[in-house]
Amino acid sequence: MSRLFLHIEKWRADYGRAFAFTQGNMVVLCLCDFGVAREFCQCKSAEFGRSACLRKNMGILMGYDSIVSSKRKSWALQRKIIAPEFFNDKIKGMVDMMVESVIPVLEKWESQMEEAGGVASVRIDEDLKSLSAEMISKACLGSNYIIGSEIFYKMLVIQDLQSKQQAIVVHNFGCGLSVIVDNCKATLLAGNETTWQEHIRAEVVEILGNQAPNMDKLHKMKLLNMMIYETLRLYSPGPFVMRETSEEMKFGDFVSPKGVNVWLSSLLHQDQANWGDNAQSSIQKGLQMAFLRCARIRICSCLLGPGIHTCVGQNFAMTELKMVLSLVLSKFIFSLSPEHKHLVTYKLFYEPVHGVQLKMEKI
Ligand code: HEM
Repeated sequence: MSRLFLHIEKWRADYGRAFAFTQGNMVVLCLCDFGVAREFCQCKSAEFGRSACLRKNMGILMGYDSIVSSKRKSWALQRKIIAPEFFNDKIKGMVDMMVESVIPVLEKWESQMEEAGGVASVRIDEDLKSLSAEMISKACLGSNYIIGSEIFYKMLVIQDLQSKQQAIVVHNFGCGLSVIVDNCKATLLAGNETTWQEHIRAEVVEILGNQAPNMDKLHKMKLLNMMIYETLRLYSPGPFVMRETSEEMKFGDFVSPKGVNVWLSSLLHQDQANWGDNAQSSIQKGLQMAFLRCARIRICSCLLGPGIHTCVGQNFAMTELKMVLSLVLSKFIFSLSPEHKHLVTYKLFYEPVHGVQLKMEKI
C-alpha cells in the first residue's frame, strides 16, 4: 500500500496518525492509529455504516442496495438472510464440491510440469481466479453455476472499466531508487525463502496422509491458518476500510461530525509501533511471531472486516484457501519464477499487473 498510496504514507509522516483531507466535496478522516482503530472496529452503531460515495462510485458493480452498499434496516435484513448461508455447518457440505473443482486445475499444472521435463514456470493467477469464480457460483447457484461464472467475468469487465474511469492519481512524493531496491529485495526474498513451506507442508502431510481434505482436517491445520493471516496482513487485499458517520461520533480524541467518511488504513498492519521490528517481516519470521499476531488480530482486525460488517464469506474463503493450499503444498514445491514480473495495481482490490508466475515442481 505504501507504494501505491504514497500520499497517505507522506501525510501520516507529516500530520500524525490521524488526519483529514478532502477529495472533491467529500471530507475524509483517515485513521492510522492502533488505539483509535480499535474503537473503529468495535463500533456497532448503525449510524456508522457504508458511505454514500461507495454506492455512487461502485453501485454499478456492487449493487446500489446490496449487503455491501446498503445501510441500517436494509443492510440488517440482508445480513440476516445471507450470513446463515455461510455458517460453518453449511460450508462443511461444500468441501467435496471444492475438492472436485480444484482437481482439474492441479492436473493441468501437473501436465505443464511433465511437458517441461519436471520443473515448469506456471502462471497461476488466471486459473485461481476462475477456480474461485467456479466455487462461489457452485455454492450459490448449484447446477446453474456456469451462469454464475459468466456473470463473474462480466463483473470483471465492469471493474476494469470502473478502475480506468476513476484512475487513482498516485502523487509521486519521491518514488526513487530506494523504492525500487526495496521491491527487488522483497521479491527476491519472497521467491527464495521457502523454509516456511517445509514446515507447513509437514503439517499438511501429517494431517492429510493420503486422504482428501475435509472440514475437520482443515481445522487442524494451525500453521497453514497462521500463514494465511500473515499473508493477509503483509499483503492486505485493499488499502482502506471505509465508513461514513450519520451522526457526530468520537474516536479517541477525534470528534467526527455527521457526514464524514472515516477510513481505516491498512498501513496499520505493518506499523512498527504496533508490530515492532518484525512489522515488515517475511512469512518465515512471521510464523515465529504468529501466535502473538493472531492474538492482536483478534483484538483489532480489518483483515476480514471489522465490527458488524465483518466478512460474511470468511468461513467460505478460509475453507477454500486452506483446501487449495493444502492440496498444492502436498503435491508441489514452488517458488517465484524468474519470469515473474512484480507490479501491483489497485482495481477495487490490489492485483498483480503481470499475473503470478511460479516455478513449480512435483514432489
Ligand atoms: C480471502 C478472502 C476475503 C477477504 C480478505 C475478505 C475481506 C472482507 C473485508 C475486509 C470485509 C469488510 C469490508 C468493510 O468493512 O467495509 C468483507 C466484507 C464482506 N465480504 Fe469478504 N472477504 C473475502 C472473501 C469473501 C467471500 C468468498 C465472500 C462471499 C462468499 C465475501 C463476502 C463478503 C460480504 C457480503 C461482505 C459485506 C458484509 C457486511 O457488510 O455485512 N467475502 N470481506
